[in-house]
Amino acid sequence: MAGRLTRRWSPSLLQVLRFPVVQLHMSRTAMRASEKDFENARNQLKLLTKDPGNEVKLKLYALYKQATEGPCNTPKPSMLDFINKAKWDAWNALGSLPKETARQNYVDLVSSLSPSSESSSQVKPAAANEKQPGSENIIVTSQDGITKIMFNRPSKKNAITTSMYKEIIHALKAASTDNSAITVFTGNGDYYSSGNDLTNFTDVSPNSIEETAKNASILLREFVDAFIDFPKPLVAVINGPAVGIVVTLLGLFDAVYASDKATFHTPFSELGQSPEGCASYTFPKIMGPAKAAEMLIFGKKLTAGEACAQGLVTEVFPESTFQKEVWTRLKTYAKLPTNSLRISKELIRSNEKEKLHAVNAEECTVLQGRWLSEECMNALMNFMSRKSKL
Ligand SMILES: CCCCCC/C=C/C(=O)SCCNC(=O)CCNC(=O)[C@H](O)C(C)(C)COP(=O)(O)OP(=O)(O)OC[C@H]1O[C@@H](n2cnc3c(N)ncnc32)[C@H](O)[C@@H]1OP(=O)(O)O
Repeated sequence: MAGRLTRRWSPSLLQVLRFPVVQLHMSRTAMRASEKDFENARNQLKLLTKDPGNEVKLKLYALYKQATEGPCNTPKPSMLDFINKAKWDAWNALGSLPKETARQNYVDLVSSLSPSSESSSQVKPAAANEKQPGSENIIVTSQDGITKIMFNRPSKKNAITTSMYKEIIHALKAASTDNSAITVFTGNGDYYSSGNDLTNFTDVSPNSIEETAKNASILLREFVDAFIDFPKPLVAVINGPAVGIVVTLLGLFDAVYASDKATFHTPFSELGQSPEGCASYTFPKIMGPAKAAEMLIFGKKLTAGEACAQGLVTEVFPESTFQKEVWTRLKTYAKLPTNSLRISKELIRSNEKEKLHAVNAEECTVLQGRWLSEECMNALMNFMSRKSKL
């Protein structure tokens, strides 16, 4: 089948994609591709000198169709019509991925194929054991069908800086179209992550506080949207304590494996803030409103065992065997048929997507107001003065 695809690709898909020859001028940092970025990406494909291979071509085809026509809307070709069946399968596997996301993924994928791409923000389809470029605070690798995104700032308990949010968005977009079957988040060192880097808000001049809060709210919304829309199974390997946003996001993960030394803490009230990551919706659904309130309103810290009993964590492992057991299991899962994994996830999650986007938007608006509140500013000052007394 691969041979047939190679022979037939050029005329059939070039027709579908209709490339004119135009030079690309696109912003690689734009997180939502405009129509123009999309058009430019289509043009850029024409300039490729190297055949990207059938798998990538099928992804491009599927993303193009999804971006322009929406979910697959044609009858399934017969089993013997190999090429059209492969194209149909690729398109159909995108399920109800929003057109806008498909457009962005298409732009990212084309961008990753360009020889002239800037290495610092380039997104590449993951190859075996390939380390993705970017800062060292987020390490993205791909091996055995698993793309691993690791928080790598152990001296700061893996606190997430503004640039790390952006890199994670980029890494998720790349992982959504790479060759891996599943995507896994984990932390390097003794913490999974201590959540938002509180200095994101302290290095700000007084006359730009409002603008900083607005920008942070936009970034947060985009960050959480990337998790809501992520099409492949998303797994968290919680190697140690988790605080704030990395906990709230767990409601958007498909499996959460924790070491028995992990803890789960969302001290939003203490910080003069409010929940994000869609937790105001997912946590009451997962654990019931009373337990969700204890965590999200009163900031009760849970042990891994408690988080598992409440349904936030899938399974807890003894620290001594945690890494070995979890990665062995994940490697087995990653060998399952990729399209089937995506489609099952889509079935489980798609009904909720619209609601989750609305919850995310609302939480970000509320948080933007909280960041400007006296309660929040006092909490940040307390954190900074605690540091200065050490
Ligand atoms: C685009 C913006 C989006 C915003 C989204 C909204 C997100 C909200 C949240 O995530 S709320 C949660 C925020 N996190 C916290 O409140 C945790 C703050 N940190 C701590 O309470 C403690 O550091 C600790 C309990 C995590 C660990 O304590 P300890 O074991 O005593 O270690 P240290 O405190 O000495 O930490 C070592 C080193 O790391 C620095 N650090 C740790 N966490 C953070 C952090 N979240 N932000 C900034 N810096 C952090 C800590 O200051 C130490 O640095 P130093 O060695 O002093 O330079």
